[in-house]
Amino acid sequence: MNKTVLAGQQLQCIRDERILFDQLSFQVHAGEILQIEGRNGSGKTSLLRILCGLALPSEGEVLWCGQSIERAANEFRSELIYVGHYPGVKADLTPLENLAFVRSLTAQSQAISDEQALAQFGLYGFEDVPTRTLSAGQQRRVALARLFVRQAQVWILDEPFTSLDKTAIKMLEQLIDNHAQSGGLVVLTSHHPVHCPKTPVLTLDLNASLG
Ligand SMILES: Nc1ncnc2c1ncn2[C@@H]1O[C@H](COP(=O)(O)OP(=O)(O)OP(=O)(O)O)[C@@H](O)[C@H]1O
Repeated sequence: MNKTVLAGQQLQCIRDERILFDQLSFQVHAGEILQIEGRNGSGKTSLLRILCGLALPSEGEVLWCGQSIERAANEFRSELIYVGHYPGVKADLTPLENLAFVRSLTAQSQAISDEQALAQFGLYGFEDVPTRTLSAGQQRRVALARLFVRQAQVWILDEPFTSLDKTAIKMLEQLIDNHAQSGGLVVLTSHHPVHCPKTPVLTLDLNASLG
């Protein structure tokens, strides 16, 4: 039986006295991709932040392999990469320095070098410039290069395709697909369909959760 699972249990989120979602339960297993859908303001980012442990639900809990993510905090965080809605890169550092920072925080690095990780995302030649001088799409690529550098089973990605061109979108879809195929687990938001040829993309519609 596949026991590696991230689960939301009876989750409720209230913002400004508005219930965004209520009694929301779902599971994501190793090898699965879950796309959270919903209109602007429906609570997708709020849900991802709750799943990462960056925000608390008003009710319910998030479980990692059967344990609450507070109780299993160390195990869960060591298996988690979160790429938020904003790239989350340090603007005054270069792309190489940003990746070195990520690597310094992790015990489980990938064998790939930082230069190779950046080159994979089309940033060859941009390794040593301040990240703030890069375009929006290039800054997003620096943030996503983390996926090559850190080894983590759980990827939580908030609108990762924003600002990316067609080539980078295809590459990221491939990367997500490969991650799932090798036993990873991905939860993401996107306003567009996500095409992963080898892995079915499951969906959870937040608009439907309130009926
Ligand atoms: N910290 C906060 N304090 C007050 N309201 C908040 C907070 N965070 C989010 N909200 C509100 O909660 C609602 C949902 O926000 P959220 O960012 O989760 O939506 P979303 O589905 O990701 O939207 P989008 O598709 O536009 O990115 C919004 O109306 C937002 O204003």
